[in-house]
Amino acid sequence: MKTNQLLNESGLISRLDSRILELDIKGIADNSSDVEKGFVFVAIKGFEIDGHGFIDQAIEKGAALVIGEQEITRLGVPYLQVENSRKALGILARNFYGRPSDQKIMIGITGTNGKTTTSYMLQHFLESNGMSCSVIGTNKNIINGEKMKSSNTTPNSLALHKLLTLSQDEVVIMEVSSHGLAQYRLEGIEFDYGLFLNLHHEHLDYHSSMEEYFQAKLTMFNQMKEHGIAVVNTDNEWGRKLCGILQTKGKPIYAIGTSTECNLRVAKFHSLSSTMRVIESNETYQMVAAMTGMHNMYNTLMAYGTSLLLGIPKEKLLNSIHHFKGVDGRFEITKLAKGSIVIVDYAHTPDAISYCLETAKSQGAQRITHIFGFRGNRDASKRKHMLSISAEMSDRYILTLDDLNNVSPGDMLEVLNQLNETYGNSKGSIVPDRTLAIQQAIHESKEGDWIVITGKGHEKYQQTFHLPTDSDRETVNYIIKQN
Ligand SMILES: CC(=O)N[C@H]1[C@@H](OP(=O)(O)OP(=O)(O)OC[C@H]2O[C@@H](n3ccc(=O)[nH]c3=O)[C@H](O)[C@@H]2O)O[C@H](CO)[C@@H](O)[C@@H]1O[C@H](C)C(=O)N[C@@H](C)C(=O)N[C@H](CCC(=O)O)C(=O)O
Ligand SMILES: Nc1ncnc2c1ncn2[C@@H]1O[C@H](COP(=O)(O)OP(=O)(O)OP(=O)(O)O)[C@@H](O)[C@H]1O
Repeated sequence: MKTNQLLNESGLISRLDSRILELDIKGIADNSSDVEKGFVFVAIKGFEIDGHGFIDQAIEKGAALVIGEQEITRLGVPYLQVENSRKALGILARNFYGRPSDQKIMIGITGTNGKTTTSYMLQHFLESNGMSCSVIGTNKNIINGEKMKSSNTTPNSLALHKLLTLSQDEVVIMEVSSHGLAQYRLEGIEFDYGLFLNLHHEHLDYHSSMEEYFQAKLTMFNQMKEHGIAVVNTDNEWGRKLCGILQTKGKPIYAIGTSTECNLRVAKFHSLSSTMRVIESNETYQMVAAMTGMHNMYNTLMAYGTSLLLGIPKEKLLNSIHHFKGVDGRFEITKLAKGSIVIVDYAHTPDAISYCLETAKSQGAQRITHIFGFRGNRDASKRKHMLSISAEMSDRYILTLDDLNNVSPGDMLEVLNQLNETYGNSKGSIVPDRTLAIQQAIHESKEGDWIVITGKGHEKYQQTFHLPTDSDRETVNYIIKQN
């Protein structure tokens, strides 16, 4: 592709020497090791490394053009200085791959909690009704039915455009993280439907305040196609704030929640059976949530409402809900022979823990043991809230280790002790080895007890523990087999 096509609508062409506009560009790379002859190399100043330090290597490997933010003169190849390399990467990828998001029904799902769950519910509803879906998110990417490992919830713009080009599916459902939005990983993409689930205390190590976190989420709604619709859960203050902003801009909104103004309204939710009475298009009917708990009621409604907007008849959708098999590591239930129940869940925010423990109670838990820890090098400000909620809502909690992310076990133990002293209560104990904490809770459990293990969900352990297992689910199964 010629450079002038590659830089089309980027606002950069006027700054280019006319000889550069005729370069024949063979590909794009943001990592010097991926550069091949005739590629453009985009140098990004990263959080860990500065990509500008790899420009020479990229040229040696055959880069025909280099783009970066620094002022650089006299390179062996043409150089284009831009204000924001991450943004430029997205625009280049969009042009190089021929605007693939224009050819798909693009659905972006954002919010603190529930993105993965809602995306799998939506995939199930659409695929059961004849629409093929690519899914891009935390657990994995699924393109043309093939499962691929994902390294970020939201891939960077280059990887994303490659996935979209590979996809022959009609619909692309993608989880949109605030990191992804803040880092322009969505640049060049436009959405047909933008789903806003909720916003709660999380990632305040990255965003300086909830307002800034919200502003990052808001950018997804500036990237809607002309007739794109925002599907918004208005049962939280940030959802209502988003609606207010979109309304003043005259953007279409499909509101979901308990308020009488909602397009899809929940009139009543029955927690034990996870059933609800909904009002939609002047009709009132019963439906069941695709998974247990009030949080999953919201996720179900978001996926259901979006499917209705896509033209799938209500009767067919209500039938599909019954066949949803759940999501790996999200409120996974194991019933033990002695009558106790173990839940493995991915909750790692105060709000998610609260929903999870509330769901266990609503399902008849007589005594709840909550096992959890805190991730190293992640938002530390949420930890005290997580502990306070557990101390209040569980009958007993066991603090244990979660991913350390380069924090030493000793330092994390000190954190657990300090937090427990300040925010815990007499119901708590600390068992550093995660597998032994689970074993202890299972051994001590009696009929009617629920053991709720949160934080890791589907993920494998980062470190080695006493039992020879590498995930919470495996640990539970191992202990069951040993008994
Ligand atoms: C802190 C952070 O968000 N980092 C993200 C960021 O990395 P970066 O661009 O700063 O990378 P870097 O390693 O400093 O490298 C800078 C540049 O040098 C280049 N380089 C590097 C080495 C080399 O030999 N040659 C070379 O050219 C790299 O290709 C890169 O372009 O951009 C990368 C590409 O998009 C991301 O993969 C990476 O995510 C890291 C792995 C990460 O863990 N991010 C987390 C915080 C995150 O984004 N999480 C959210 C989900 C959050 C949630 O809701 O739970 C997500 O969307 O995944
Ligand atoms: N709508 C919701 N509201 C609040 N909590 C929820 C909601 N849906 C799920 N959760 C809780 O959040 C946990 C993570 O759910 P899920 O993986 O679907 O969210 P996510 O937004 O993809 O998370 P992450 O960004 O951390 O990957 C669940 O295990 C559950 O405890």
